[in-house]
Amino acid sequence: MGCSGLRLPTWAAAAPPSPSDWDGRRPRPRPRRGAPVVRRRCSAPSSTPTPSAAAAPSHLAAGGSPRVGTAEHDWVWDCRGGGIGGGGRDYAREMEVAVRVVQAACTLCQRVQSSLLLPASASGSVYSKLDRSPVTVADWGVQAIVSWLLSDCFQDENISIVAEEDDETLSSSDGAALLESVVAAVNGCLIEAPKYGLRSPEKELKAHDILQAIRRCSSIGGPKGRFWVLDPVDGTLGFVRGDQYAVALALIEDGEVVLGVLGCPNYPMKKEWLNYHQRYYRLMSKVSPPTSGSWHKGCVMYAHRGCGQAWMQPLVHDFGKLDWRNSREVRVSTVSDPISATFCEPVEKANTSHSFTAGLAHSVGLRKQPLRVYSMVKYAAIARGDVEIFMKFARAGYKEKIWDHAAGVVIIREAGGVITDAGGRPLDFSMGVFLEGLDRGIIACSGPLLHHRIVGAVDASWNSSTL
Ligand SMILES: Nc1ncnc2c1ncn2[C@@H]1O[C@H](COP(=O)(O)O)[C@@H](OP(=O)(O)O)[C@H]1O
Ligand SMILES: [Mg+2]
Repeated sequence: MGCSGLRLPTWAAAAPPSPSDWDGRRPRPRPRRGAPVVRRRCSAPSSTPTPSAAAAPSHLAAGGSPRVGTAEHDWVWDCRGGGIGGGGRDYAREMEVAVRVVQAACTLCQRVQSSLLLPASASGSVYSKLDRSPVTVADWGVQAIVSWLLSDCFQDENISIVAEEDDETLSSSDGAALLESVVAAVNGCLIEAPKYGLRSPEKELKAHDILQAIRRCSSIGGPKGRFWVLDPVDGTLGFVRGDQYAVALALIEDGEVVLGVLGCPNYPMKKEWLNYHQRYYRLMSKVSPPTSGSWHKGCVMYAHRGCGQAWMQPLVHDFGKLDWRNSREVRVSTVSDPISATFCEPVEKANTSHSFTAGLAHSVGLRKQPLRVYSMVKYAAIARGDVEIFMKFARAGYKEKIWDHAAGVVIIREAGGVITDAGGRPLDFSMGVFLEGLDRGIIACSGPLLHHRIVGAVDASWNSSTL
């Protein structure tokens, strides 16, 4: 979508705290539930030390297949080779690539978000799209990085990507300076690709490479075949306000979401922090800085269809490296009594009816204040068991887009939750870029009991609502 060069005010007040690490806890050993055997096609360079099977995370070394290495080693994982979709449907290779790519993309976002705090730096500018929603260097930068890295990893395969941004603005004569900022941001990030186990380009990417990568994201989805779906910066308003946002990447196969990865760079490890604006978080972090060795914030969540598990690993910070041993399983909350349940919803009342959800909350007996959070971080909060319910009722006529939901849907489901439209039907990702046929709104819950009550409450109150 085109945009004007209008610079909006930036709201964020201070730089995020210095990076901190995961607290060293290991994933809980857990019997696997019928997970398929992973047949790995990737190979490590010959200098790779033989990995210890004990160090391998169970979610990627399913069925006893040894991983070919762990990310604390200095080599770059060779993710190329092998045909997409061939040799079974375990999605392990695709998931591994997707997690690494999202980690890299989150780094770019964090840098741009920090630069938004600087006075008038080029990469810190916020532009306005024709629909007046904000867009930044990060939106195009993430799209270019993800497209370039996916194509590099799946070289012989025809990668299809559906994503939010196009190259129109960057290709226009007014977009030259902006394009330059995107090129710099992308190269600055791709040079560090080895720390995520990915390959850097042999030479710095030029403007035309970036435009080409962005143009590659022009798939329009549909009912057949495979395509990736990317929301480069979901919750852009949260992003420009220095608050929550997500990088969301999913894989759709024959209309079904089969894999999802959600990068949530500002997601605090303590759920209580979710109640506060990021500014408060930054302030408190200064007063009481995170101790070294504690995983303070930022994570990547991921799951693939049918594995019955969802996972979370810490964001790779400046001096760190991706290490799969830091992944741990996430699970939805076990709370099913509405009195103890918390619901979450969009911050912006333009995006959902806060009054309708307040009425629903009252009628099903929810007593806690709603948690208002930007972006698909709300889906991550359900999967991690921090909240029990998500509700969104957009104004009549608004059509939900697949990139705003795909990654979160599969993560919630695999973590044990339920997500449907307000009529109780699954969301339909097979009809192009929109969730066609969506009945009234979206309801996600940690379990079927709460879900059933909310769907019933919607039916009971819909006709008297003004929606
Ligand atoms: N009028 C509207 N009603 C409902 N959703 C809207 C909307 N306008 C934008 N959105 C979507 O809501 C997403 C933000 O979600 P949330 O409100 O939960 O933070 C936006 O994602 P982007 O920020 O990626 O554009 C956008 O896709
Ligand atoms: Mg979005």
